Amino acid sequence: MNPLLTSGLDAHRGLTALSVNVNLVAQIRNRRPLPFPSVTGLSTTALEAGAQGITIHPRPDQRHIRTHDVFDLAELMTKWPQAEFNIEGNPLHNLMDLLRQLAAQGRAPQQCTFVPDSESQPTSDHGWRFPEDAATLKPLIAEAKSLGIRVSLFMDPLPEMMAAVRDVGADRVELYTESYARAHGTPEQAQVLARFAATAEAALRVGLGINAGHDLNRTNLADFLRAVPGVQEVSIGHALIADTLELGMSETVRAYLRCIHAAAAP
Ligand SMILES: CC(=O)[C@@H](O)[C@H](O)COP(=O)(O)O
Ligand SMILES: NCC(=O)COP(=O)(O)O
Repeated sequence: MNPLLTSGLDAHRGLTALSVNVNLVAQIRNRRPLPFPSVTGLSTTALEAGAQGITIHPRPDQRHIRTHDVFDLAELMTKWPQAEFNIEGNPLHNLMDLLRQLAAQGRAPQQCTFVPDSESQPTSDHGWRFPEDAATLKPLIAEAKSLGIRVSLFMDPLPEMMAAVRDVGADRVELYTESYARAHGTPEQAQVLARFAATAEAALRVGLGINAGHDLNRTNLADFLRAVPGVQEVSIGHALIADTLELGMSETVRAYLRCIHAAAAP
């Protein structure tokens, strides 16, 4: 088997690893000055359920993940040595300082994902561009790697850019999958998937590992993984946390009704 297919964060039988993005947990928590839902608590639940990693994207405005979450999660991940901590962000904003501080504490994440978002962007919506971004990225990638952190670059499905990603020193690409998610179930799906597959093949040819993420969900994930070769890791947040709420509603309502019934009992 191609070693790239098994050299991921968890070479668990060559299967794609699932990294749970907990941004939305923090965003719900931040509505009030209360400690729940707990970012570390739900990350623990995800890891106990078999997720191979935790992803966060600490945006500069701290709309969801706050600086203390980064350090709380780094502490938590020391108890999960087989799991991967993946921190996403723009290395020109707050990401490098966080990585430096974590590394100084001996708690560097296993992976960082460089994303070219502006500070106020609602969510990620494009990847890096080459040759334009090469000179900026090269020293930052080298620094992150010198801290012992694997570097992945968030990229649109552009096969012709994979050689440039390798040339700036990145270890992996994260394929930005929103265009696939939008096309899923439409007549465009096959054509869009073919583009992702071609990009993955180009990445594998130049020796890059492959991650993928953005708007993946329970409905579109399997079709993506069947069509795109060598995906070592998917990071999923918005849909997974929404599913957590929806799938947990019945049990939660029953728990509250039990409280009410208990109060009414003689
Ligand atoms: C880099 C990426 O793909 C994003 O999906 C990101 O992690 C999500 O960020 P928000 O949760 O802020 O939308
Ligand atoms: N890198 C993508 C990610 O972490 C989660 O994206 P989404 O599932 O919240 O769209």
